[in-house]
Amino acid sequence: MLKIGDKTFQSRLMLGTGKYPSFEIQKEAVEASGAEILTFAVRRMNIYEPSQPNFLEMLDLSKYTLLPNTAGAKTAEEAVRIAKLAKASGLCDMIKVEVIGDDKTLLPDPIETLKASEMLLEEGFIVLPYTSDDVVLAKKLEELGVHAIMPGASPIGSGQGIVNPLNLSFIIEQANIPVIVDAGIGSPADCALAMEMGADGILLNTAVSGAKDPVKMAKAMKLAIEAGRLGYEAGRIPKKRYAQASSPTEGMLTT
Ligand SMILES: CC(=O)[C@@H](O)[C@H](O)COP(=O)(O)O
Repeated sequence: MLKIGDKTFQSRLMLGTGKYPSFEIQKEAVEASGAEILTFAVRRMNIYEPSQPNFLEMLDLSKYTLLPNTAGAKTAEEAVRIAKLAKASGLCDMIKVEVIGDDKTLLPDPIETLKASEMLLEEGFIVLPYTSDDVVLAKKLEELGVHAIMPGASPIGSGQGIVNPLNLSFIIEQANIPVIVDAGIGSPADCALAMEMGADGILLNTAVSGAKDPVKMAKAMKLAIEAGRLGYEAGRIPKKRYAQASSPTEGMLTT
């Protein structure tokens, strides 16, 4: 079970809802993924344009926990304003803090992320910050009281997978709150690796929405996360330098 704040979830996959070929395919992919937490950019909620189609209307919202994100924010103040807008809609009290510090890489601004997280905690939000894979920053966020940390595997939408497993392992080792690997996941193998390393969950979007068959890929991601988690719990064998026979050698006839 994944526990975030006072909520528990069976699924360890959080799915993004952007860039699907259609609302219908998105709905099918969400169902195939088994995800219970769906994330979306608050700016896509069509708050200002209620006449436009809203992707949330396609889903049975009683089945999902919504995790709005502050995509588009470049300062802590902007992130807080976006988060309050989401809360005012009555849809959620969880927020993914996303404060981008660089337009080319879309990497998060650590200082503004820390500031925004502090302000949102004071406002009573369940706070999940998207961070760089920096263990010191992760520790400072945990000390603030955030409810999970979401280090990036690699830049958003890049599909490069986990580019720095060492950094990620430092965060996983030291965290006492859930670590959700967020952004840059390209394939089911990336999910399995992160989960085998001990991550508590995965947040992904592009690898599913941009796949040739998003519904099939959503299912593949679900299975990979489950397999990776089972492998982590089962305990991997240590790697050895040389061969070791798989069948017992005691009692073998010698010439
Ligand atoms: C949907 C969302 O929150 C993204 O900003 C997230 O970081 C996912 O990244 P990928 O699209 O690389 O999976």
